[in-house]
Amino acid sequence: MLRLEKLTKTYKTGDQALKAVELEVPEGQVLALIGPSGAGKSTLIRCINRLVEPSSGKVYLGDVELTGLSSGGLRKERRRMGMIFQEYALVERLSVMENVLSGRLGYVSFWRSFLRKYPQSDVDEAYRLLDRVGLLAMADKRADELSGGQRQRVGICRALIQDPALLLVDEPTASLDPKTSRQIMRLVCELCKERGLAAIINIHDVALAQMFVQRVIGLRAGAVEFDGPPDALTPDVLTTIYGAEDWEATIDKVDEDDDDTPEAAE
Ligand SMILES: Nc1ncnc2c1ncn2[C@@H]1O[C@H](COP(=O)(O)OP(=O)(O)OP(=O)(O)O)[C@@H](O)[C@H]1O
Repeated sequence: MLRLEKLTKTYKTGDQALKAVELEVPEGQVLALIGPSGAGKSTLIRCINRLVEPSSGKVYLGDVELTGLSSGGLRKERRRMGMIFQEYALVERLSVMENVLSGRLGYVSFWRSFLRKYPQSDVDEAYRLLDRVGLLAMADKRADELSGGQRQRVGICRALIQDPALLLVDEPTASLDPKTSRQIMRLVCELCKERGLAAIINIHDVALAQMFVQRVIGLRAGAVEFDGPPDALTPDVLTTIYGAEDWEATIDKVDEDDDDTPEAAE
């Protein structure tokens, strides 16, 4: 459902962040994007929905070539791609409900969005989503009254109310403590499964990625260095992606935590 062909990004500074990346993501697949700082993970996620303009190559979402779209066409296609950010990107002074509903802005008319009048069906869906993520009682609170984990749940609802086919998730747990990080990763993965949604999750924590996803892509210096299941991430592979390090500790951590695997959670 998503296909990248020779996707390349060279910033004006001369930094070549992506080097002819080829990637195909089938419907409903959740994958983690790992790699050292500067490998190009954020750039890759942002080139897919063209928040960053690729230098060359093609991005297809289903049959639509996103890289060939005008701004009007792109606006329409962006509805099919929900984005979740590290820093949540909520409007602090607005309520939880209003933040969730802002995910519908791509669908409602200019005047409706200007007056912030959303159809009742959108409001109903927002309540359903807030209930699903355990925030129903918080609907009227201001966003700046929430904890980091609660904010990220609002960010997740805002992405889902778009009714996307693909979630682009950029370091969703980087600002959270380890337990909340695990809860958020579990929630994102469960929601993708419930809704048949594909997702690309840029994540620094290799152990966390291994716990929850079916496929891992390892980026290094703008190129795909690894593409496989989480259990194929051996110390040798991690050294190829990240450079030399004591990886046994990371892998042992996953083994200890194995009652947190999606299978065990079901
Ligand atoms: N706006 C920009 N202008 C110029 N160079 C940039 C810009 N954004 C990123 N880069 C460069 O592109 C390369 C890839 O950066 P990117 O942020 O995509 O990596 P990353 O893997 O997401 O890193 P991190 O894990 O630290 O967030 C780096 O060399 C970075 O310096």
